[in-house]
Amino acid sequence: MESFGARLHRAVTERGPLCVGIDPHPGLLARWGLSDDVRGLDRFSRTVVEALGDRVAVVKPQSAFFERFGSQGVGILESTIRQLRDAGSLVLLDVKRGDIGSTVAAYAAAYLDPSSPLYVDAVTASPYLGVGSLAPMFELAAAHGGGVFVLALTSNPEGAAVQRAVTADGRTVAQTVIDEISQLNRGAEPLGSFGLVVGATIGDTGHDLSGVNGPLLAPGLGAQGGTAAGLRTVFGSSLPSVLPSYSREVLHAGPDTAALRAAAERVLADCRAALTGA
Ligand SMILES: O=C(O)c1cc(=O)[nH]c(=O)n1[C@@H]1O[C@H](COP(=O)(O)O)[C@@H](O)[C@H]1O
Repeated sequence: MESFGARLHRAVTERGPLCVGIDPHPGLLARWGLSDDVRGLDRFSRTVVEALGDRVAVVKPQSAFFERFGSQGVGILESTIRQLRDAGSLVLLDVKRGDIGSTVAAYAAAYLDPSSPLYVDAVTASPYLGVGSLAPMFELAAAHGGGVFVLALTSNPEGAAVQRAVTADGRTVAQTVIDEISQLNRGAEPLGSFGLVVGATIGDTGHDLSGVNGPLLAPGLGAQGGTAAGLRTVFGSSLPSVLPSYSREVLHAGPDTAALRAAAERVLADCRAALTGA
C-alpha cells in the first residue's frame, strides 16, 4: 500500500493543510442542542462528517470523548471512522497510546491493522516509555501504509517540565524524540509517515525540527490561544511540514453544516496564508 506520508502529502495538496478534530465535549453537545448521551454523540459526529468529511484533508476524532460512553461510544467511533473514510478524508485517531513494547504491539493491532474494526490511517502516540517501545506501531504502520504522530512538544503548559528537561547528552527529552523520529523518516519521498506533535502555543523553543522529513501536527490553535500567524515563530523554516489542527474553534460554529464549512474554510485560509507567507 502507498505510504501514509505519500497519502497525506496528496490529501494536503488537494484539500489544503488542515486537520479538524472531532471533540464532542459535553459543553459542545449542549451548545448544539444535543443530549449528553450516545444519541447526541452520534448526531454530533455524523454532522461533522457530513460537513467536513468530503473537504478537509485530515479529521482527528478524539477517542476520549467516545470512550466516555463505553462500548456504545466506541461503536460510534467505529462508524465515524468508516464514514470519514467513505467521505475521503484521512483519519487520525487521537489516542496518545504508549506502553511497553509487547503491549504497544496490541495497540498497533487495534488501530493500524487493516482487519481491525478501529483501523485508521494514523494515530497519536506517547513516547514516555521510550521512543523504542513504540517500534511495533512503527512497524505495523510501515507495513500497511499507516502513520504515527509522536508527542514532542505538547500545547499544554505542564508539558514543558518533562519535554524540555535536559538529558545526559545535553539534548532535551523533546529533541531526542525529534531526532529518533527523524531517523525513521530518512530518505522518504515525498514525506515520511512518522509525524511529531508540536503545539502551536509554545512559541520559539529553540528545538531543531529541520531534519524531521515528516508531518508536524500543530494542535492548540484557536481555543488554547495559538494563532495561525504565530506558527512561524514556533516552526520557522519547517513551516511547510506543518499540519495545523483545530477542534473547538471550528466545532463552535455547528450544528449548521454550512457554518461548520465556513469556519473550516476561514481557518484554512488563515493557515494557508501563514504557511506560505502570502
Ligand atoms: O495530540 C493532540 O492532538 C494534542 C496534542 C497537544 O499537544 N495538544 C492538544 O490539544 N492535542 C489535542 O488536540 C485537541 C485540541 O482541541 P482544541 O483545543 O479544542 O482545538 C484535543 O483533542 C487535544 O487532546
